[in-house]
Amino acid sequence: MPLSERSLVRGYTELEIQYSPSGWVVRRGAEETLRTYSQIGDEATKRAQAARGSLLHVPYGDRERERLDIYFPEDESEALPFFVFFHGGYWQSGSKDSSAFMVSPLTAQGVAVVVVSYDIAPKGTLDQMVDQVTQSIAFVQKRYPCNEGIYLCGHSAGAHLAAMMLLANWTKHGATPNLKGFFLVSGIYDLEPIMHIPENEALLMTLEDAQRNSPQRCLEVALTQPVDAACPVLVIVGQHDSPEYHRQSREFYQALRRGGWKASFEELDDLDHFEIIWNLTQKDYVLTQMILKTIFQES
Ligand SMILES: Nc1ccccc1C(=O)C[C@H](N)C(=O)O
Repeated sequence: MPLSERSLVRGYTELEIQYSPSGWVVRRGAEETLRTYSQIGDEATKRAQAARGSLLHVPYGDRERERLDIYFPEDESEALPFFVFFHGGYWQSGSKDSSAFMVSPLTAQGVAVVVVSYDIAPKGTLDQMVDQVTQSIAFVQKRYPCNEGIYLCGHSAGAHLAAMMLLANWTKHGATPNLKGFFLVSGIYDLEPIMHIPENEALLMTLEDAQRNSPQRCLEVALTQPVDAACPVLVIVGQHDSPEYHRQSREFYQALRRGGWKASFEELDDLDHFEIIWNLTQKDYVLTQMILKTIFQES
């Protein structure tokens, strides 16, 4: 429920306000923003699916939601960079079917785009989602062993899932992916505050669940150095994300630097939590360009 409606029903806490991204938007109302976000996602996905060169609803596991879509550039060789996207929605909304924002500008430059679905709550638990994401990436590596790098991108809850891959255990999944970069957009890296907002009614996280699945905490206690110290990790937040989202991104960036990762921090000017992703439909958007520069190392 958007913040404005929730406030009519009862009072809300500071944490709820901080963790309601649509309450912080500046150009539209909260509801209109959420509607626009779904609309742009649906339209971009329809356009991408109508174009030639895609493999849709590919199973990466046995469960119903273990499906991904792959969008190829004109050159359908398999020696391509693969950009793998994990959607947001507080681990309880969204799917690959409305999240193919970046397909057109990336495939136009020779990048294959993979958009992944996973078992959102209440069906899936956080542990299951993390496992599914791990499995989806191992699947891409096994299917395209000649890839020129796998780049992970996640938004919001999806950035959390992508960040968990920094320390994933690949042995159980039978392939170590050729990870070449991470784009973590408006993410949550410490899950403890989420236990205290209504979104946890679907997630049912205990303190142990929250700690085990917090990349911030995992990174701080990890003894291992990055597998590939040259792998760039971009931690990105919008100017109009809430102060808590800014804090989460900044602290995660700092933990990455302490852990020896090649991390950078970007605050994108005049963008909210939703525009920061839906603008990826545009080729000259600053984040689209950052992604392409990282993939083609022209920086
Ligand atoms: N982070 C997201 C990413 C994608 C779609 C929705 C969200 C939300 O957070 C919705 C939340 N219920 C809100 O009102 O802001």
